[in-house]
Order: sequence, then C-alpha cells, then structure tokens
Amino acid sequence: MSFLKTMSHHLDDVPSSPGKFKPDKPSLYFHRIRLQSSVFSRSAFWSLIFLTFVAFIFLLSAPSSTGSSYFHPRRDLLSGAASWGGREWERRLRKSATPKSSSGRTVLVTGAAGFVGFHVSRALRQRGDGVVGLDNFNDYYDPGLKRDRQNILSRSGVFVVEGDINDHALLKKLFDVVPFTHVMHLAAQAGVRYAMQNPYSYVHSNIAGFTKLLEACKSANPQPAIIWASSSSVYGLNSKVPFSEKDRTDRPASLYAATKKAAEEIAHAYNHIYGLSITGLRFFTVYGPYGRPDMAYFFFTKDILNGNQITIYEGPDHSSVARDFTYIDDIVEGCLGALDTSKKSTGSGGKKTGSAQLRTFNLGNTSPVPVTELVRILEKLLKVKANKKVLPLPRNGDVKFTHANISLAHSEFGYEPKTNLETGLKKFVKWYLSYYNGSKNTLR
Ligand SMILES: O=C(O)[C@H]1O[C@H](OP(=O)(O)OP(=O)(O)OC[C@H]2O[C@@H](n3ccc(=O)[nH]c3=O)[C@H](O)[C@@H]2O)[C@H](O)[C@@H](O)[C@H]1O
Repeated sequence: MSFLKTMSHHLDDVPSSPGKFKPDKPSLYFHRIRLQSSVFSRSAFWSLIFLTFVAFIFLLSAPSSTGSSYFHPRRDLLSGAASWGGREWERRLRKSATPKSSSGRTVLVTGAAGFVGFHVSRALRQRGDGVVGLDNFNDYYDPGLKRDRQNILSRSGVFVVEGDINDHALLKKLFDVVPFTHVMHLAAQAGVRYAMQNPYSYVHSNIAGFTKLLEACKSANPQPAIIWASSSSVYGLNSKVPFSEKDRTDRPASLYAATKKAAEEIAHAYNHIYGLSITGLRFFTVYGPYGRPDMAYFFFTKDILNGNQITIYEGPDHSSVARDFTYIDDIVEGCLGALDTSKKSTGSGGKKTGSAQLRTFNLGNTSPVPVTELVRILEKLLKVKANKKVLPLPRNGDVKFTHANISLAHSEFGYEPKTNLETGLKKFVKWYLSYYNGSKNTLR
C-alpha cells in the first residue's frame, strides 16, 4: 500500500501538528493473528485472542499519552506511555491554574510552546491570570526552540503540559482538575506552503483536533469561553481590500486556509448547539522574537547571515507580493482584548440554556508591506546584502497580498497596532542575534 493510501486510511491516527512525519508502520495485529491462526492450533489461537484482550484492557486503564508521533487507531485510548497524571502532576496543574489576581480567570492555552501561545501565556500570567499550557512539542520546526519557550514559561509560573489536543482522555482530565474559565486555543498546524507536503497534518490538527477540543469544552462544567486562532488566509482569492470580516471567505487558496475556514464553520455549529461562547481571531502574518523558523522573515534572516540565496516571489507583470505583517506584541494585545470581552458560555451538562456569543475579528496591522521591502529592511538591520533570486509566485497556496480592516476589533476592545515593520524587525533581529549567539550556523 502506498504511503498516501496508508495515510488516507489513518487520518485519525496522525498526531496534532505532527510536523515532519516519521510514520511507523500501521499496527497490523489482527492481520498477524489471522496469519498465525492458520499455523497454530485452535487452542493457541484462542490463547492469543485472550492475551490481546487482556493487553487491550490494560492499555485502556493506563493514563494517556504525550501525543508523540505514532499511528494507531484510537490512539487516545491505546497510548501506553504515561507522561501526565498522578498526584504531583495535578499539584503542578492546580498551582499553575491559580490566579494571582482577583480576576478569577483561569486560562488553558493550547499551543503554549508555540510562537503566539508562548507570548500570550506569558502576558496572561504577568497580569495575574491562572494559566495552564498544553503543547505536543512536535518537530514541524526545531523543538529546541519550543523547549526554550517552555522553560521561560516555567520560570514565570506557567506549567506547560506535554500532550496533544487530540488526546480526549487528557483533555477530560484537565477539565476535571481545573475549572477553566477560558480556553485560548492556539495549537494548530501552521504554514501555508507546507500543506502541499503534509496535507493530513492540517486536517488532523486544525479540524479533528479543534473538534476534540470543542467536545471537551462543551462537556466541561463550567463551560469555558473559547478564543482561538483563525487566519487571514481565509480571505483567499478575494481582491477587495482591506479585508473585512463581512467579506466572503469561500475561496481558500491553500489547504491550510480551507482547514481554518472549516474550523470557523465548526465553531458556528458548536456555538449554536451547545451554547459555547466562541471568538475567532484572524491573524495576519505574525512576526517577532521567539518566532516561527518556517516563516519568511525568519529564514530570510538566517539565509542572509549565512550568505545563502533567498527567493522572493513576485506577482504577474513583476507586481509585488505584500503582507500585512503584524508584530507579536500587537497580536498579544488583541488576544487579551478578545478574551476580556468574551462572555460566558451558556451551556450546562452539554446542553445549551440560551444563545451564546459568537465573534470573528481581524487582527492585522492595516499597513501591507511588499516582501521586497521586508528584505530591504533586513539587509539594513543585518548590514549584509542579500543574495536574491526573484521567481513568479508559485501556485503553492500563497496569495498575492493581505490587508486587514481592523475597525471591528478596534470598536469591540480598542485594538490598535502600534508597531511598524521596521521597528518590529529591529526587535526581532536583536533577539535573533542574541538567541543564536551571533552564530551563523544552522538553527538548533
Ligand atoms: O496570515 C496568516 O494567516 C498566515 O501568515 C503566515 O503565512 P504567510 O503570510 O504566507 O507568511 P510567510 O510564509 O512568512 O510568507 C510571507 C511572504 O513571503 C513570501 N515568500 C515566502 C517564502 C519565500 O521563499 N519567498 C517569499 O517571497 C510569501 O509569498 C509571502 O508573501 C503564516 O506562516 C501562516 O501560518 C498564517 O498564519
């Protein structure tokens, strides 16, 4: 069976945000049993069945897993290695979840070791909210960077649980131990172009994982309010700018965008059926210190310093490709503003008792900058001339431009981005040089 065929049969077996797949062979216990039964005696066959059954019961009763990469049906039930659970784990969880201020807010941040999740978790904790992180530490990009973020969070009093949003038992346990008031859902398979290489990881994290999380939220008592990361990419092939939340979003240009759009519709259904309060935030190309190494501003910096050629995409007739690059601190402000204005969910015991809040906001910078200008600023800051190659924008999911209308977020919670690209990149480059210690070697 080809890899693709295998994958299509095991959609639900992929870890959330699994990054670079290293697929194990799918489990073939039953095939083996069938083969062996033809050579074993009938009693040996039934002994095997019995042993398999005992092993199955044993695995079901074991605490669940870390969300590391393996492929197995019902992975959330069958996972063996326990990296969560136990008295000490629960003690750390409760401590981290305890607010230090009178706000009474306790927030579960998924994707807490990711770029935006890290900054949002820190900001929430700094102002006194109780914060628990959740992250599967997959290797889509350097997990060492994620561990460094985790260590910083740990020093600020945020416990990041290692686990996967697809792990139903873990989610249930988290909600059993902590009465979260809010969930800031930032775990996702990100990246527009990577979706062509690894499509199923997007379906698994951004659709299946999101649904698992909403299922857990819907059954939790109290139900939390949910604030989650959608994407500017849902505007797809739209040409009217700036992009407004009222615009159509039915022409995604990438699978990444399609999964975010699907998640927006799933959010609608859970709000409608179960009374979950849900706020979707459409982020516009977020950048800054502790950013994602898969993003252009990040690997351009690395390549320029290493003297490697960079590729700059251009549109038809040599038109420039532009992005509404948004600095991380502005995004954090937006996330906190959305959280603070979110209303309580209205469901109880999995049943809706009244209509609940459902909102969508653009969080952008309202000031698109051509990619050529991004490179010019980096050259200036790094004091190194880039070795550039210009290529037509490939049909890989990229769109020509993005531009946010942010008036809705402004009127609802005073969202007002303050950092222009040059200032933001200056902060990024300063961080980059100190983090990688001036080394021109590859990333850790
Ligand atoms: O707003 C979002 O919702 C998304 O933002 C981000 O996607 P993008 O805006 O595509 O960012 P990014 O890859 O940094 O490319 C930036 C620019 O460089 C151009 N680009 C890229 C690579 C290259 O080699 N050359 C090039 O010109 C490229 O054509 C583009 O114009 C997040 O990654 C994504 O997860 C999602 O959150």
